Parts: sequence; structure tokens; C-alpha cells
Amino acid sequence: MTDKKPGFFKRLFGGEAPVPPPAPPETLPVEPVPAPQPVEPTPIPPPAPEPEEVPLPGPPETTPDYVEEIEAAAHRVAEPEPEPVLLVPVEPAAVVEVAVEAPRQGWFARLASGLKRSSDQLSGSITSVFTKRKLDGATLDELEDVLIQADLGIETATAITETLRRDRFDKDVSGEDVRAVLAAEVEKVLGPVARPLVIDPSHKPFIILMIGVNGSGKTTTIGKLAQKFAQEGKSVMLAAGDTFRAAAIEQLQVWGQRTNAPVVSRPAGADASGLAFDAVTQARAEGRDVLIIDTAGRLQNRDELMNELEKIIRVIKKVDPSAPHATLLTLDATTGQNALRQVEIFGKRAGVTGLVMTKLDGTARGGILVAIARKFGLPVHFIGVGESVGDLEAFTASDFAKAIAGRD
Ligand SMILES: Nc1nc2c(ncn2[C@@H]2O[C@H](COP(=O)(O)OP(=O)(O)OP(=O)(O)O)[C@@H](O)[C@H]2O)c(=O)[nH]1
Repeated sequence: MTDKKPGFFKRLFGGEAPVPPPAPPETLPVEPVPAPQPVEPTPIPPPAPEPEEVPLPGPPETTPDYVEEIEAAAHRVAEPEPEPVLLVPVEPAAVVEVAVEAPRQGWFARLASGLKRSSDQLSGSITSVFTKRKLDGATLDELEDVLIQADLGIETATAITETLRRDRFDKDVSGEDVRAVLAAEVEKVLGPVARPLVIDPSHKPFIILMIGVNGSGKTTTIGKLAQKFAQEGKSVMLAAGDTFRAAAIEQLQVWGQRTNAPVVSRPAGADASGLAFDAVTQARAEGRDVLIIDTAGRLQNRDELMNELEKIIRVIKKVDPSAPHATLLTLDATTGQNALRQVEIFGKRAGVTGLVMTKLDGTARGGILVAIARKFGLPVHFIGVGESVGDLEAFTASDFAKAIAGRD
């Protein structure tokens, strides 16, 4: 990435090839759509692998339509696993450095730019509703629909319209007035869930299990967290528990190299719970501060895969009965309402302790975080607004509220 955020729509629609940070070096130059490589004879492997084919090595649930939908978006950039090392020696290391080291805008600017699509949609709709001078019942109904469509949830939508009804009925109301009420209500809902992830030093290692559906951003988030912890002087170990996909293992190894964190891995196809057991044992023997365990993506409605996740947790507990100390669910904001189901089922099966919402930059549905917060009250530790290491930050309610309401 560069020091200047690329235009939002450009990033959103892949007008440039965002450097997929977690991808192994040789995959970095992959274009979302095969970019014409003028001079390459025909080094590109077999019949250009369709994005749908790529997930096949993953867990069985990667085939349902739902996952295809999600992954068509999520993995368009990052799934080029069978790519041979064919591209010109592009100095992948240099590219990686740019992605990680480039000076960044302030976080609020990035957050606001990431949430721009959500806030633009909301602001645009609000403005178009508030064409009359006096606030009346019909306008309030229209506003309620707009807020529900923005995935904020019925309760929040109602709370906002009720506040306006109470305070401003039959009075002049501008879009800006409404945005102020919106920001206040969103902050009220999110305030209690904006809680940092605290690494309790009495656990050595503090074990973090990262779970979520396919492509929701687990591995990328692990890399970003490893970087943060390393910067705080913590000694981090990673476990490549997504044993279904060789590319996921490599992706984590790249993050390990970048962040100087050893990665415990086994060849693709190995038993994930066995790997988790080994990783916990090893991290403990080495006195690591933090162990982050990746897992294969799985749909919440695949019972056998959820059983497997439960098994991983049981096995970890054999080494440390208090672990995992944090079970973080990554949620892809672009999945909208389905994220509510994911929180519910993963919560029941794996005991989610906190949430990380990713890809808020790729959607107009950022409001879903508000609906989730209101329904589950689970801590939201981090949000992601891009693929680079600096695009994940601790979650703060007021910033999010301001950004989504388009206020500064
Ligand atoms: N735009 C954007 N992309 C993101 C963000 N977080 C992750 N990604 C991208 O989403 C894609 C999927 O991320 P991964 O980390 O591979 O997801 P995963 O959950 O590990 O995927 P599986 O291994 O298939 O379960 C990658 O292209 C990431 O770069 C974010 O906050 N914003």
C-alpha cells in the first residue's frame, strides 16, 4: 500500500492490485482479474483457475453457494495458491515492505475512509428522506426503513426515530440533525462492547483461538495481531491450524516471517487438533507470551465441522484447562445479516469471547456491527478497514459512530 490511501472505489473494486499481505511472496503480484502479462510466454498454469475452484482444497463446506458468494469477493485477491513462481523476479520482499511499512494516515481518517461506503449510503438516504421542512410521521417511517436497510437493526432504527419523534416532531429537521441523533444512538449501543483485548500475563502463553467462516479474515487478522503484539515486545507464536489449505499454512508462515514469530505447522491435511496440542505444548515450553491458533474456515451450519472445532478446544484444554483465553470470531462485514447467525452459532459451539469485524471498507453494510452489538453484547476488540497491517485497530465506539454517520 502507499502512504496515501487509494481512492475508495478503486480499492473496493480492485482497480489496483492491493498487495495481499498474507500471501506468500510469489503470489503477491496476483491481479484480481488476470492482468495481461505481456511478456510471459504461457507460464501461467493450467486453465486459468476459476475463483470457485480454488477453495476446493478447503473444508467441505467451501462448496455451498453461500460460501461461493462470500469467497468470490473475499478471495478474489488472495487465493492464488496453485500459482507457480513464474512472474518476473519482482522483488517480493520489497513489495511486502511497502505494504507493511508505508506511513499511514491517522486511524480516524482511515476508519472514515473505510466506512465511507456505509456512511455515504446512510447520508444519501437520509438526505433524500428529509426533503420536507417539518418532521412528520411519514418521514419518520421512511427514515426507519432506511436505517433498517442499512443493517443497523430494528431496535436501533426505532430508537433513532423515537428520539426524533419525541424531540423534533413537527419541527424543522435537517439531515445533519438526523446524523447527529444517529451518531449518538450508535455510540450508545457500541460503547459497552468496545473493549480492548487484554493479554493476561498470568497465562503463559495467553492462547488466542481464531475462528470464523471461510474468508472472513482470520489469517490476515492473526498477522496483524502478531505484529501488534510483537511491537508491544511480546513474544508471539503462531499455529497454522487451517490444515485444510496449503495456502493458508504458507500465508501464516509469511506473517510469521514478517513478525518474527515462529509458526507451528504440519503438512496440509494433518489433524488440526493434534497440531493445536503440539503448538500449545511448544509455546508453553518456550515460555511464549502469546500463542495465536488459526483454524480452517467453516460455515456455522456444518455440524461435523463445528464438532471438529469443539474437539480442537477440548484438546487445547488438555494442556491448559483455562485455555483458550480468548476465542475471537472474525466477521466479514460484507456478509451483512448472516453475521448475526454466525455470532449465534459460533458462540454456542465455541464460546466466543470477542469479535473482530473485518472488511468494513468493502461494504455499505457496516451498520451490522450495531445490530450485533445490541443483540449479543459481545466485546468488539478490533475492526479491519483494509488489508494492510495498519488497517486493524482497537475498536472505539465514538470514532465508529462518527465515521458511520459521516460526521467528523
Ligand atoms: N478489504 C479488506 N480485506 C480484508 C480485510 N481483512 C482481510 N481481508 C482480505 O480478505 C481475504 C481473506 O482473508 P483471510 O485472512 O485469508 O481469511 P481466512 O478467514 O483466513 O480465510 P480461510 O482460510 O479461507 O478460512 C484476504 O484477501 C484478505 O486480505 C479487511 O479488513 N479489509
